[in-house]
Amino acid sequence: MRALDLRLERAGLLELAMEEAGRAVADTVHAAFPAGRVLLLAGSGANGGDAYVAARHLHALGRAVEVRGLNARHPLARTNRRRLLAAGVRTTPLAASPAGLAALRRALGGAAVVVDGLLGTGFTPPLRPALAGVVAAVNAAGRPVVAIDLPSGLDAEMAEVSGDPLRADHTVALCGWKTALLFGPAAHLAGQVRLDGLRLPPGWALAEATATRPADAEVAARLPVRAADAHKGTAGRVWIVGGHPGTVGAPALAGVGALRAGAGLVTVHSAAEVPLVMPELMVRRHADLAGALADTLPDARPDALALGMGLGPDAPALARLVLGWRIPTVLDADALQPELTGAGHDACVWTPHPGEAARLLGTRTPEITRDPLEAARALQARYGGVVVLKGGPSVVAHPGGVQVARPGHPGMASAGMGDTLSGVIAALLGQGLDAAGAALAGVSLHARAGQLAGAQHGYGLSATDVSVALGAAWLDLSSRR
Ligand SMILES: NC(=O)C1=CN([C@@H]2O[C@H](COP(=O)(O)OP(=O)(O)OC[C@H]3O[C@@H](n4cnc5c(N)ncnc54)[C@H](O)[C@@H]3O)[C@@H](O)[C@H]2O)[C@H](O)CC1
Repeated sequence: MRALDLRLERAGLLELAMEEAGRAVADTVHAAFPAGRVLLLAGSGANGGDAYVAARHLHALGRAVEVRGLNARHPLARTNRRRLLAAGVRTTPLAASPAGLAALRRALGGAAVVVDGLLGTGFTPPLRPALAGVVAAVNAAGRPVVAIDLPSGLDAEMAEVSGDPLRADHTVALCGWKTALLFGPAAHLAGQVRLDGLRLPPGWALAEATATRPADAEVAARLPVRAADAHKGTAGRVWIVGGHPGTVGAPALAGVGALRAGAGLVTVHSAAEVPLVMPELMVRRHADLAGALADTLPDARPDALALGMGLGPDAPALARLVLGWRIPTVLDADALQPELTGAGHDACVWTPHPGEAARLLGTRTPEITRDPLEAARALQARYGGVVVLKGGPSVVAHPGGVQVARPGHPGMASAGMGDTLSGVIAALLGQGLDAAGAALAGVSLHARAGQLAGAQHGYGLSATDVSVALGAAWLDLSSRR
């Protein structure tokens, strides 16, 4: 039993929560599939209990329901099966025998929609053979499926899939997001996901949530609003520190990202010759990069900086130097090295992709992609500051919790996107956002720009296309305040 279920039970709220869960599922089914017979499959635990409640609500709405259930073991599943019977709906045993599966296939044939209440968060892989037969029969029937909490056979805490879980068209997630509903191949099996808070007392879900997914309005509220008399000196002076012979495009892309995200003055400092891709950028080449930065600092202290993009082997030493200045800083690419363990401060943002995250945690990339929420949390604990674990969707971990941003566009899987994002986050830091706010608003803006540009360029999307769309993304997002 998960911590939340235990707390609900202790507080005497589990029965109320199950009633709400069943109501939410019935509402979703009735709205998405307003006609035809509803076949509800109930497992032996509380997930099955939710299905019995949903059946009662659907029956009350005048829907034809057929309920097939395993032996109910959870006390509230038994209670709600009895209530269903009292409301005039009989249930049929769900059996995995050849005759039982044949009966299930017939029932599936007559169903307009199937409700999956077989297994929820209590599932521990692998799926036992008896239930695997039931799940296979449902998948083979090709009927629309609404899953309760998560599709049966998915491990709630894992983005990866083992065996052959149930494939749902809709999932009604109860109370909080689960890793399986947010990331990787598991999320693809959940279909359209709707989160229902179950009308629990405020703070309950939040206290146990593994992660939250902020609404657009919440992100938009973090975007800076400028005074009419703003000038380039008040819109944020940003330094981009990167580039090395052979990797000079990366800092240029970060510089463009910073300008397009509203930075007033952007200077690229590099040991190499960085191309002037936008005449509005200032580009400085230094034979001794560390010395030049230290010399420039007293007279031209930036409001924020981003460091590491294409920077090469000197990146960790430069990162240490810069972190000592306590300026809001984004650390990316070559600056993401294990030797910087514990070097972060409150105003710094680390932006690894899964491969870099694996390097930072001394593990392999699949360990990161299997559970991105845990990986982001572990990175934040080890390195300090705020961590953006990049991906579709990106995860932001900060001392106050973990947030999952909206995903961008599949076309964003191309070189240079991370460089642009570093510039965007640095620009927001330079405009006064704190590290957690800049990280969340930055990944959200970048993802929205990716969606807008992706609608035009598809898989041919480039980081430059995304930068160009940043202004429109900002306007779009801020209109949702
Ligand atoms: N958290 C909430 O806000 C609420 C959650 N609700 C629902 O409760 C389930 C979790 O219920 P639980 O009883 O803990 O577990 P399940 O019903 O998911 O499954 C238990 C059941 O499954 C069997 N089982 C486990 N592993 C396997 C396997 N590999 N193969 C076959 N069978 C397996 C196990 O033996 C048990 O019998 C949550 O998802 C929500 O749907 C509340 O109703 C509302 C509040």
